[in-house]
Amino acid sequence: MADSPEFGKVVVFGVGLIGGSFALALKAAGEVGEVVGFGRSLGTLTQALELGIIDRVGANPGQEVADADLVLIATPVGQMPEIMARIAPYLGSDTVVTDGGSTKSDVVAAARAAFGDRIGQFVPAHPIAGAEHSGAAAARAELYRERKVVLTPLPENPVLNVARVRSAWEWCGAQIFELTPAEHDQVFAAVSHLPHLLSFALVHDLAVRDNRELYFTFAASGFRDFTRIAASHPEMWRDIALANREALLGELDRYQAQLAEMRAALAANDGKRLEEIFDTARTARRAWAEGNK
Ligand SMILES: NC(=O)c1ccc[n+]([C@@H]2O[C@H](COP(=O)([O-])OP(=O)(O)OC[C@H]3O[C@@H](n4cnc5c(N)ncnc54)[C@H](O)[C@@H]3O)[C@@H](O)[C@H]2O)c1
Ligand SMILES: O=C(O)C(=O)C[C@]1(C(=O)O)C=C[C@@H](O)C=C1
Repeated sequence: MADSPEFGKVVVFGVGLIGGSFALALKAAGEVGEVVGFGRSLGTLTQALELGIIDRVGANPGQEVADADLVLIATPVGQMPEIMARIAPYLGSDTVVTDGGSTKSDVVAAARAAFGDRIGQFVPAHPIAGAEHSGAAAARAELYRERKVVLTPLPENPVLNVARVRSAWEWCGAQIFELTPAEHDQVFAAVSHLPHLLSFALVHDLAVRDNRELYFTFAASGFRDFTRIAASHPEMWRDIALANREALLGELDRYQAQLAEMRAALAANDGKRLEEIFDTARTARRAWAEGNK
C-alpha cells in the first residue's frame, strides 16, 4: 500500500455492481481517499453508504466533479449522455472521467457531444467482469481480480489520462487491454450481447407457455448453465442491445444461419453434419475454458 492514495477523491455515478465493486477494490488497495456516490434513488445510496462502498452521498454533481481526481460513470449506458452533459461544464482541469459501460461507440459519441473540446479528459473503459446480480449489495472488492478491462482510448486522450484510468483498474486487480470502440462493439456483440439475447429468448419462450411449470420443474443443470444470464438486469440489457444494434443484428443473422444449417441437418437426419458441428464447438469451448479458468 502506498503512503498516500493515488486517487484523493473518486466520484461514482451509479453505485451498483460495477461502480460499487470499483470503489470497494480501490478502497481495499488503499488507493482512494474518499468516494462520493450519485444514484437514482436515495435508498440505494444509503445502502452503499452502510456497506462502506461510498463515504458520502453527493448532493451537487457539478460541485463534486470540480475537484475530483477520477469520475466513474457506471449507470446503464442509456443514462450516460445526460450525466455527461450535466457534469461537463464543471469538470476540474485535472479531473479524468471514465465509464464502465458494456458498449463503447455510443458512449464515446455521447462523451464527444457532452465534453466537446475537453474530450481528452474522457477515457472509455469496459470491465469484462460482472454477474447476473445488480445493485450495491452485489458489489465486491474482488470482482475485477485477474479479469480483463478493455480501454478504448481516444486520439485526444493525453497519455497521462489513459495511464491514470489504466492504473485505477490495475489497482482493482485487472489486466488491461486496448481496442478501438468499433472493434470492441463488434467483439462484444458476438461474445456477450448475443449470448444474453439468446438466453433471454429461451427463457421467455418457456415463461409464456401455459404449461411452463411442467418445463421449469424438470429444467436442470444444462438449463441452469445456459440461462444464468437471463436473470440479468432488463434495463441494462435493453440499453446494451439498442446501443449496439447494428453489430448485434449482424451477429443474430449469423446465428440464425447457423441454426438454419443445424435445422436442415436435423430434418435430413444428417447425424454426420450435426456431429461435426458439435465436435468443432466442443474443441473450441474446451480450448477457451482451458485458457480462461
Ligand atoms: N453487470 C455486468 O455484468 C456488467 C459488466 C460490465 C459492465 N457493465 C456495465 O456497467 C454499467 C452498470 O451496470 P451494473 O451491473 O453495475 O448495474 P447496477 O444496476 O448494479 O448499477 C447501476 C446503478 O446505476 C444507478 N443509476 C441508474 N440511472 C442513474 C442515473 N441517471 N444517475 C445515477 N445513477 C443511476 C442505478 O440506481 C444503479 O444503482 C452498465 O453500463 C453495464 O452495461 C455491467
Ligand atoms: O457474468 C455475467 O453475468 C456477465 O454477463 C458478465 C458480462 C459478460 O461476460 O457477458 C456481461 C456484460 C459485460 O459488459 C461484461 C461481462
